Amino acid sequence: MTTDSTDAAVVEATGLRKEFGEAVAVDDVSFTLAPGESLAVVGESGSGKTTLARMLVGLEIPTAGTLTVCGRPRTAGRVSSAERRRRAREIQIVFQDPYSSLDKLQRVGDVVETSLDLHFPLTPADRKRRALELLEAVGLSERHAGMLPRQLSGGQRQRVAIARAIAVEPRVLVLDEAVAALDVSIQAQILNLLADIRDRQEISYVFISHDLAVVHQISDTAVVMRGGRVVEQGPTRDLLATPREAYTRQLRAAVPRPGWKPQRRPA
Ligand SMILES: Nc1ncnc2c1ncn2[C@@H]1O[C@H](COP(=O)(O)OP(=O)(O)OP(=O)(O)O)[C@@H](O)[C@H]1O
Repeated sequence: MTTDSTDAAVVEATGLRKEFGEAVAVDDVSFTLAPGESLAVVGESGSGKTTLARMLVGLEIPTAGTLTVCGRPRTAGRVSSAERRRRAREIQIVFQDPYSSLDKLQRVGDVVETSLDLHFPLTPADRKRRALELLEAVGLSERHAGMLPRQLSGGQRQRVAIARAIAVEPRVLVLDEAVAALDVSIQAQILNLLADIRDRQEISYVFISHDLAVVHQISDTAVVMRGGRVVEQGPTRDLLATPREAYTRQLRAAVPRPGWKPQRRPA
């Protein structure tokens, strides 16, 4: 999907900072995310990626800076349940380990139906039908709908987590190392699935990863973080082809695949 820089940004982060006691996890991070854009956040372990992701979805409160999502400032403090639901429809997150975020006793179909139930006034029959459609969209079937998370593979569980998130029809999906735990062929399937979803509907991704090969495949633009700060940002293709910062060059050199060459899916 192409992005139009004249569209209003779906996320605008300005000077975001997060301190944990004396430690500064994220320091003065600014970026914008356009409708339909896929932005990667890359950096080594401890560079502040997850803390940034958690601030974007409201799981951490910034120590300083401002965050605007879908044109509305995200303010700290108590919010009504209606406002929480509205925020959830703006931005959703998928974590690295879907097993820990799925209810172990809830069948896959019910996981997706619960998400739908929170956000849309559907009859039980329509909700069930929509849940099956969503499972199908992520490559799962009616058979999987009756299963428990432990009966699925890691890649299938990650598909359930993605189906649950897209059920809400969010404007933005944050994926925090969402394919990191999967083997390479399953990674490729999930990345293709995410690309297909983005081809079908307008959704923006914030794709957190330490893996530049993955980042190259999924993102239009990238932010490189080190020690909580942004050290480089721009179009992913340029950034990986001709990194300006020594740190980005180091990251690129650290990609653990001999002979790795960036390969994009055809547009
Ligand atoms: N709840 C917390 N309390 C104290 N320090 C924290 C907390 N969360 C993160 N940090 C610190 O903030 C820094 C950034 O951590 P963060 O998890 O955001 O990095 P990351 O880039 O996502 O790393 P990884 O790729 O290993 O997950 C680290 O030094 C970490 O120890």
